[in-house]
Amino acid sequence: MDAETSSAWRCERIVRLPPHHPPIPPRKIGVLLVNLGTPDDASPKAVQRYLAEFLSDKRVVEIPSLLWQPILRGIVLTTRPKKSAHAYRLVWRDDGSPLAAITRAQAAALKHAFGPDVVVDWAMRYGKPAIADRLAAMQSAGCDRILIAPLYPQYCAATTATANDKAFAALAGMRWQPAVRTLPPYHDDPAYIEALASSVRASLAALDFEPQALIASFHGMPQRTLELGDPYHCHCQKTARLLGAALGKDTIVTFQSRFGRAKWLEPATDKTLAALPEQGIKRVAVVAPGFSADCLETLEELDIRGRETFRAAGGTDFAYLPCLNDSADSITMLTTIMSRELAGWTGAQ
Ligand SMILES: C=CC1=C(C)c2cc3[nH]c(cc4nc(cc5[nH]c(cc1n2)c(C)c5CCC(=O)O)C(CCC(=O)O)=C4C)c(C)c3C=C
Ligand SMILES: [Fe+2]
Ligand SMILES: [Fe+2]
Repeated sequence: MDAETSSAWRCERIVRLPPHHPPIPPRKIGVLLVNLGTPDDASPKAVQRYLAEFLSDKRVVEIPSLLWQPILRGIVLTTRPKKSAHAYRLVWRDDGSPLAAITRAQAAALKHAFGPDVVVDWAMRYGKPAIADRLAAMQSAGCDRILIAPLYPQYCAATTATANDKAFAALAGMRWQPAVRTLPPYHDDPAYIEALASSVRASLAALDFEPQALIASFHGMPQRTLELGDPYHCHCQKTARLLGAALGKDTIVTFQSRFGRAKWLEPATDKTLAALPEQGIKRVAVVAPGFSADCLETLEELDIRGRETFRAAGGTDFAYLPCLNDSADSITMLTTIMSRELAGWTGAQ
């Protein structure tokens, strides 16, 4: 906005508005943290609602609707919710789903990070709080410039792009749109790698055993998405390489959470954990650098089931190292990478 327009804005607030003119709130900047989404509670009904929305997203399941919807409605949504609800119950907290509670805490910790003119809020791609609702609330609070920040370090169409799509779909219904920026992937950002390395170092130092291997487990994706040009696999590999270099340790990269029958990225985390003890690796630590917050996939799949798999295969010591979550290192890192995207907006009111 040029100086003239900007001073016209200021005048609007000083000069009396004509009758029936909508009120003009003071101008603000918004930062909207976005994560995947989670059920409202750990009941099969709530999980079914969540999965129906999530797995109907064409960015997530890239099978033509005519083929996929009958499978989703007839098989997946009649069988999976009960099993997944059981898993959710194992990790559910007093303040709700871990993913929602931690994302909320991240937003709270960032509240004052960018100065008094910046409003920080959070939303979920699926379920609540809805992206459209939070964008509308930001607009009502006077935000005419908004940074949409999908909290995925590694770009993936099934996560980053669909979060942005949803935000743009909300903008499509607005007469007066805010200016919008989106947070780029930060898989190789020195601030992210250093935060991860510092967190892993602290977690390793607190263990009562010395792991023989550090596994970096990322959420899987269908192999086909790599062939179609999704950079996710490369981003994961680069994060792990840089993390290993920062720690002075090799990492074993694996992919978890396989869904459906198609071939997914390999090696699989569960198969690797089952195979390592036979190769003489009986003490491991597992970190999940692709998750900005602990969630079902880390707390249940890795910390509970992964541990069981490893022990059942003859492993003796297993440590799950927590995600960055709302730790001080995480908030410093998020402040660094987001402040960069706010350049030219903040400090130029
Ligand atoms: C971090 C990146 C993620 C990618 C990439 C991703 C892809 C992806 N996921 C599914 C299917 C499921 N994922 C589920 C949970 C889940 N996934 C992520 C992140 C990524 N997913 C998170 C953070 C979570 C946890 C949500 C929570 O509430 O804690 C689930 C639901 C749980 C279950 O029933 O197992 C499914 C299903 C696909 C198909 C996919 C890419 C094609
Ligand atoms: Fe997932
Ligand atoms: Fe899972």
